[in-house]
Amino acid sequence: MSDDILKVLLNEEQIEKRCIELAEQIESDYEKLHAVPIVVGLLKGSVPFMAELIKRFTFDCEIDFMSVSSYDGTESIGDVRIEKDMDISCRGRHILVVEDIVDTGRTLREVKQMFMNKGATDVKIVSLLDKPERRVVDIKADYVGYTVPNEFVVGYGLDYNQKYRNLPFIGILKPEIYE
Ligand SMILES: O=P(O)(O)OC[C@H]1O[C@H](OP(=O)(O)OP(=O)(O)O)[C@H](O)[C@@H]1O
Ligand code: HPA
Repeated sequence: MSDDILKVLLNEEQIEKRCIELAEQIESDYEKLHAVPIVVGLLKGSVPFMAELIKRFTFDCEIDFMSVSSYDGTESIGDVRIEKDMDISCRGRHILVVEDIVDTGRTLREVKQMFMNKGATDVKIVSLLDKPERRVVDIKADYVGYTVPNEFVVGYGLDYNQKYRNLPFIGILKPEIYE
C-alpha cells in the first residue's frame, strides 16, 4: 500500500502536534460561548482526525456522525447525498463539523446549509486539510490543520476508492494509480 505513495506530505507526528493546537483553540472558543456543542464527524474520512481531536477536549460535548457522499474515485460529482443523518437533533444547538478535507467546498457548503435549515444555532467547521486551489464555492473552515497543494492526497482517513484510509500519514498518491 505504501508503495503507491509518491511523497509523504504530513507524518503522524506533525498531524498529532497540529491536533493538540487545534483542540486547544477550539476548547478556548467554546468555553467562551458556555455552550455544549455537538461534534459531528462526517463519515468516513474524518474518523482518525476526529478521534485524535476529541480525546483532547476537556469541555462538555456530545458526539455524532453523518455520512454524506459526493465523490466517485477522484471526481467530485457535485451532488451531495446524505446517506446517514445524525441521531441527535441539531435544533438550537452549536454544531462543530469535523471534516478531513475541504476541496471544492461543495460538501461543507451543503452540510452547513442543511444544519442552518434545521435550526442549528451556530455551525463551525474544523478540517484537517484545506486545498484552496480547488475551491468552486465560497466556504471557509473556521479551523484548519494544514493547507495542501492541488494534488490527490490519501491516508489518515482520506481514501481513493475506499483504500488507504488506514495509512498513519498523509501522502500524495502516484498518478499512475488513478489515471
Ligand atoms: O470539498 P469537496 O470537494 O466536497 O470534498 C471534500 C469531501 O470529499 C470527501 O468525501 P467523500 O464523499 O469521498 O466521502 P468519504 O469521507 O467517505 O471519503 C472528503 O471526505 C470530504 O467530505
Ligand atoms: O485529495 C483528496 N483525497 C481524498 N479524498 C478527497 N476528497 C476530496 N479531495 C480529496
